[in-house]
Amino acid sequence: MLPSLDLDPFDPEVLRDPLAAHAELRDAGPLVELPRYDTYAIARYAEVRAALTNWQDFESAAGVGLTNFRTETPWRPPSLLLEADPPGHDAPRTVLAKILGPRALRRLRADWAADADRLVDDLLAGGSVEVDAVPALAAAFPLRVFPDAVGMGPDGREHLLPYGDHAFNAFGPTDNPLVLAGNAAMPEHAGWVGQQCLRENLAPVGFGADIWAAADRGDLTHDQAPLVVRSLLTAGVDTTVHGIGAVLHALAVTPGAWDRLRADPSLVRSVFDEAVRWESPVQAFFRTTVRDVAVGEAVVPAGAKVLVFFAAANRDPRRWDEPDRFDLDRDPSGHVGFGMGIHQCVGQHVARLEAESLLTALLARVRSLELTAPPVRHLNNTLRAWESLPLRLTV
Ligand code: HEM
Ligand SMILES: O=C(O)c1ccc(-n2ccnc2)cc1
Repeated sequence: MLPSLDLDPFDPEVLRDPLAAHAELRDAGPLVELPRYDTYAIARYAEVRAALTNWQDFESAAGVGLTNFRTETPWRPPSLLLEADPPGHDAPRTVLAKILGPRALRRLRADWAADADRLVDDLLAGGSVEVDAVPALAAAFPLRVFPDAVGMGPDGREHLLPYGDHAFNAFGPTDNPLVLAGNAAMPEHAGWVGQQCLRENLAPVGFGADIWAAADRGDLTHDQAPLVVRSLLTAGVDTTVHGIGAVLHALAVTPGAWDRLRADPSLVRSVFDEAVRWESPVQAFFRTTVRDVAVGEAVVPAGAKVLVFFAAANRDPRRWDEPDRFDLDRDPSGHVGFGMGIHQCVGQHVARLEAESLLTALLARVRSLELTAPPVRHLNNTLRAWESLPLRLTV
């Protein structure tokens, strides 16, 4: 008999603190029914990884949110990467993987380090300081470097965070208060984002120009190019803002972590991945079964929506020792915070370089980092995020 839980993973109070729900889902079995949404859920590491690396049976082309594109109309044209499978997925993925790959990012490393130094120097101009690290650091840095790297104009960048927040909410139930609140301004944000994807609004150098150049080479069609730029603008900001928020919070609340990192700055990249495992800024995405498929002893019928929980898998005691501990010395490789398989995050190197740039600038100047008040959650159907992170930075 398939375990069934009357659990609402999108209930705002579950979104505020999902750990108990994730443990309940893992312990109920390899596959669980969620009758509230007429879907299934997979929360254990082994089965999450198996589903993510089996795109043939668990497709993304029917959407990675609750909406089944086979029977309902998406709120916007489907993503050519996130909501596509081979063969359609292949060309856009190959193009973006090259543009956002480690080699391509080498030319940004010096600029982003200098930008991080300037941001931190300005912040610490008066010596030690108490700040809300979300606007002052976690949001400020990505919004300084990423739109420029894309080649966007200077105006309207304030649309990026709310547009992304709404897009990530739209993967969940769209009738909950979280999403309804964002609906009113959405057409304006979406209109502005759509304009930024046009070739004439992008600088001759940058990720945007690289995508259009790929179309000129025939690696993409010219119709696909603006949609691939739209992916960058949807994906590229909220994710890194909340990834950086996660690592700053983890370091602030883990005794001795900041001192350890100051003593050994080479740990900084694995520390960011450990924060992505521990917090999982992107909590879960759906898949849709193409045919009847076995998960553990059970079978998921064809055409079913399955919620694949990256966050629950990243804290599965069947895979991780002391999973709830943020551990600087852990080897976090194999975590599914960036997904796994053909859809694994193509922007992960951008995220790592942003986090590494900012943390390195902070480590050079800040002797200690501690919370000065309880942090406040930002609730979203898909993102695990901080609204506010009051920190004292002591120089
Ligand atoms: C901490 C930051 C980030 C996290 C935690 C994250 C997480 C993820 C995850 C879990 C997936 C897999 C989705 C799936 O399997 O359905 C993914 C895919 C993707 N990510 Fe990210 N992401 C981050 C930052 C970024 C950035 C900065 C960009 C762009 C610059 C980006 C672009 C993408 C794209 C385009 C995909 C779809 C790849 C495909 O389907 O082939 N992500 N990301
Ligand atoms: O193509 C899109 O609209 C789109 C693509 C990727 C993401 N994403 C999720 C996690 N990292 C990136 C979000 C939206």
